[in-house]
Amino acid sequence: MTATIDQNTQAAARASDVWKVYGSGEAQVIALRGVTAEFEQSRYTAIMGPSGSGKSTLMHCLAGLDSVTRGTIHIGNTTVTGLNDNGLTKLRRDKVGFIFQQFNLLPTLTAEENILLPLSIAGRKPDPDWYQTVIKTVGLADRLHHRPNQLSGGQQQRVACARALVARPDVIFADEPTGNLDSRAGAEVLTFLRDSVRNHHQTIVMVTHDPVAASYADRVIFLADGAIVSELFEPTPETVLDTMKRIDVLAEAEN
Ligand SMILES: Nc1ncnc2c1ncn2[C@@H]1O[C@H](COP(=O)(O)OP(=O)(O)OP(=O)(O)O)[C@@H](O)[C@H]1O
Repeated sequence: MTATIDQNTQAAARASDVWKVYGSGEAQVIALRGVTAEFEQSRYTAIMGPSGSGKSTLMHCLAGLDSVTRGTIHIGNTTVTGLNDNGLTKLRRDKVGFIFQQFNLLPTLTAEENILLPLSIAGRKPDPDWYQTVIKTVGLADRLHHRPNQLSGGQQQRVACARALVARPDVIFADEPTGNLDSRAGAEVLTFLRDSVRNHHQTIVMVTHDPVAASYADRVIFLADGAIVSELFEPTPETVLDTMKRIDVLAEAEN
């Protein structure tokens, strides 16, 4: 199936008939089999599916971190497929933000320096009002001069969220952002991400294994064996879990 959006709404990111094949011959793995999916602006979309179903591959292809074998990727009006290295670097710098499971903060920099690093690399200064809003919302005002090893996991992930948000990218891609956090710290990060969508029109695409994390999203897309097999709007942990339990049946129905 395809997971497209209303024709009158603007897609922040779009995969059109995307195939991704790793290796060749007997070692060949088809990670994505003709995925067509659109991600609406100012919406929070989660991607779920069993291990090995292609979630990270889809996200990496959308974000220009990996190339597609066939098909097209768009971020806003930019056609990502076909960009050269220079174009991809600019896309990642100016249009997308990333949040990873492992936080990926630089240990020698303070929280504030980490937050501002992508902007300083791009030679840009943050909008002062927006910077204050981000710092306040993530609750880091009294931790800005701490280094990552002086912060809890939840605080480190909030620094990573602030780093992604401060540049106001077209899309933030989050790969298991709560995978290394306890449920309380995870809930804080998820609430913060959801608020950034609701209150500040950020667009977020998040890969997760966790039905509770997925329930913070506006919409969930389910992958099985490299294909989209289901989609939920306004998910709850129960409806997400129920769909995950039926995923093999849904995948068979697709074939
Ligand atoms: N670099 C690679 N080389 C070869 N095969 C790969 C590579 N990356 C991923 N794959 C394969 O592609 C398929 C999809 O992998 P992917 O990591 O996208 O799945 P996933 O749904 O994100 O899994 P998980 O939930 O375990 O992280 C898997 O069969 C995986 O083994």
